[in-house]
Amino acid sequence: MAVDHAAAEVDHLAAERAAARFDVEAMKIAWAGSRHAVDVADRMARLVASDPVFRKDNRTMLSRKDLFKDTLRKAAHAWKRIVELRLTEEEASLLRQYVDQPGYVDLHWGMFVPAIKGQGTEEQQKKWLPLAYKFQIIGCYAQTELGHGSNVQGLETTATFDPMTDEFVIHSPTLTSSKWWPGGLGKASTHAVVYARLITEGKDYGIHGFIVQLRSLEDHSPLPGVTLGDIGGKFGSGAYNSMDNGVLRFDHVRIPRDQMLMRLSQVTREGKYVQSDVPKQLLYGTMVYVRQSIVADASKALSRAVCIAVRYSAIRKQFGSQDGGPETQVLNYRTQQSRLFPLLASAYAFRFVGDWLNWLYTDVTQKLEVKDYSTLQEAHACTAGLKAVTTSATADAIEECRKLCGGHGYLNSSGLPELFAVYVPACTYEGDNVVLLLQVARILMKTVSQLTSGKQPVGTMAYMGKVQHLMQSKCAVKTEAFEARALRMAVNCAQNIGQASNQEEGFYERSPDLLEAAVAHIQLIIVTKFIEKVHQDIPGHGVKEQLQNLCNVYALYTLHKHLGDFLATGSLTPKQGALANEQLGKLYAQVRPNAVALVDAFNYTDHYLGSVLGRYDGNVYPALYEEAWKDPLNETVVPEGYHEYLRPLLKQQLKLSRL
Ligand SMILES: CCCCCCCCCCCCCC(=O)SCCNC(=O)CCNC(=O)[C@H](O)C(C)(C)COP(=O)(O)OP(=O)(O)OC[C@H]1O[C@@H](n2cnc3c(N)ncnc32)[C@H](O)[C@@H]1OP(=O)(O)O
Ligand SMILES: Cc1cc2nc3c(=O)[nH]c(=O)nc-3n(C[C@H](O)[C@H](O)[C@H](O)COP(=O)(O)OP(=O)(O)OC[C@H]3O[C@@H](n4cnc5c(N)ncnc54)[C@H](O)[C@@H]3O)c2cc1C
Repeated sequence: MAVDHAAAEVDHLAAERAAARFDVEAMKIAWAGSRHAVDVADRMARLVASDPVFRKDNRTMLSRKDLFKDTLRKAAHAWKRIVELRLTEEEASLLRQYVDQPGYVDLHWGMFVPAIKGQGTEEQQKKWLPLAYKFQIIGCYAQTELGHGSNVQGLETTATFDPMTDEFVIHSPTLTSSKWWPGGLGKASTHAVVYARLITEGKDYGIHGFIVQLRSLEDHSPLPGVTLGDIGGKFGSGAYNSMDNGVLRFDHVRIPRDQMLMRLSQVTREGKYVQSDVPKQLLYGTMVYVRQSIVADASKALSRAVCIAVRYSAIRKQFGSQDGGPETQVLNYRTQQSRLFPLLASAYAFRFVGDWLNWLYTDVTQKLEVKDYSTLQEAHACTAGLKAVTTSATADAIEECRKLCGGHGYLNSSGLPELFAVYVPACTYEGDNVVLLLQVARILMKTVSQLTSGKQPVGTMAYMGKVQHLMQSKCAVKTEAFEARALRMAVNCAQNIGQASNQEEGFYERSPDLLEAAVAHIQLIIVTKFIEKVHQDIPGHGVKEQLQNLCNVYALYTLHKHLGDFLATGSLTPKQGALANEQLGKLYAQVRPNAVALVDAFNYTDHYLGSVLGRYDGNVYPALYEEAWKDPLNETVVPEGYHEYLRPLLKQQLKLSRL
């Protein structure tokens, strides 16, 4: 008798859920942060999923033009719903997240508004923010140029003050000074915060922010002296192509003096440059804000990929049939577990470190308001380092999840190719990951150099104060080994740099080692924050135990992957390394029966997941089969081009064979 495999697979997920040893509803709260957070996210996700305008299953088949128009339509519809339903800021931001299509609104809310809030005076905020809040203007963040992105101080656009007219003249003096990349600039934005070199009284005062109108509010045409457009198609189908990343050139465009963002410094009516008493690094404040939100996004992207891969691995069976019985679920293979469960643990790890980073950011912001700048460096190091480590790990993990899903993972309908293509630029935007890690390394070297002067490091660097102990001891396999590894790698770098003829040269020569030292420091932070989380009171049957397991998986997997560092620095013995690996295998066995429930706890709708492989009901095969027929190629049985290219070829072959 023929077995209905599809029906059997559906039952399979139900059986997996029944086998879980913890309360999934309570885990949803631990993941989201509170009951309220679960409820509001759930409501917004369902609102989006049930609205046909937000459909996205056909996205990879749309042309660039149609995709962009679809993005405009979704953004307008989302705004309409936000207004109609009088959604709160929290609800509106979740609704945009679940719409899940990159577009100009991300930069408008994510960078344009924060830049004005952070760098504008109160008066400027009063003027510009209400316009932005009501979408009477659309803004973007125009910093990067064709010739310079990482090196912000190297930007070439000029803003020259003209005291005769009380205006700044914004100009792009070279091709390489063309603004290049800003999201939302290409087609949608009416305004931009433009970063340019401020020149007054013949002197160049470096990079400052200016609000510049780009397009007419009447008919959207570019204003005189402004040339702008989209920079072209990007990696992958669908994906980030919904975003109009743009190019922009200025030909002596005049703006009123009061459109310079003047919280950090001012230019007077006479053209005098006046520096406020706030650190000039606050110019980079918007980037710090976005970097911390990118860390929170890393756990979202990673958990989506892992959710797809875990559910599908429970459905998919290969080999191992005994006497005609069922084959083995691929999730039962030890290799599948050793590739997948560390990624599941990383999703939870990034979620909790993201929450902590959000707390740190809020704390720094409150301190800045009372002119306490003591934690600015800590905020920079943590946002830059965590952004780099979590985005690189997530991009690699999404690709690993694709492979974990075998051939079907390569289909667009699996959701994984598009997720990867959308996600991977996170390793580059908002600071190239290598450039950001070198920033962390600089701060580490500064901290090491201050150790001898007796200055006690604080915050996430506090462990370095235990230098005497950590440099000498053998460590047990716990946080101390991570501390010893990070400190010893940093100290080794500092010693090697110290031997160079000058510091800069030494830093340059040792930069590959410095990167690794920075990664070690950041991984220590992630492990520490996960441990702190599981030490909290976490309600719900079995929830704390599951998180403890995942925390151990994350720590031991990181240790296993970087065992070379731990051994080379003498932070662990080879025997301890081997024991850690043994332990890891045992932990995977404990994760196995809970794996499906652990991804259910992310509480994603099928709409948000966007994957036939990751469907909640596990009905994968009928969905894959159905999905294939929707491809435009299947609209006709005989393909277009048959009469032009296939038939003549086949006829010719026929004639040849008759000869
Ligand atoms: C809900 C929201 C959603 C949002 C999502 C939006 C969608 C996302 C879509 C994608 C959107 C993508 C959008 C985009 O992509 S927007 C464009 C993003 N661009 C970048 O990220 C550029 C990266 N480059 C830089 O940040 C600077 O050029 C760096 C830092 C590399 C050098 O810098 P600089 O040339 O100045 O030299 P310096 O290294 O000597 O540093 C000098 C001093 O400053 C300190 N320092 C440096 N930086 C910071 C800082 N940030 N806070 C506090 N302090 C800082 C530093 O420690 C040092 O201190 P000290 O040693 O003197 O004490
Ligand atoms: C999808 C996307 C969206 C974007 N959105 C915006 C936006 O809205 N607004 C905006 O202003 N910008 C935006 N950007 C630009 C983005 O911020 C820059 O691309 C990013 O900061 C990297 O800079 P770069 O392109 O100059 O890279 P480069 O610095 O040219 O990097 C090239 C290589 O050089 C290496 N490198 C550079 N400097 C060093 C160094 N000091 N030491 C060692 N190695 C180094 C890098 O690691 C990298 O491997 C966006 C970019 C992308 C891809």
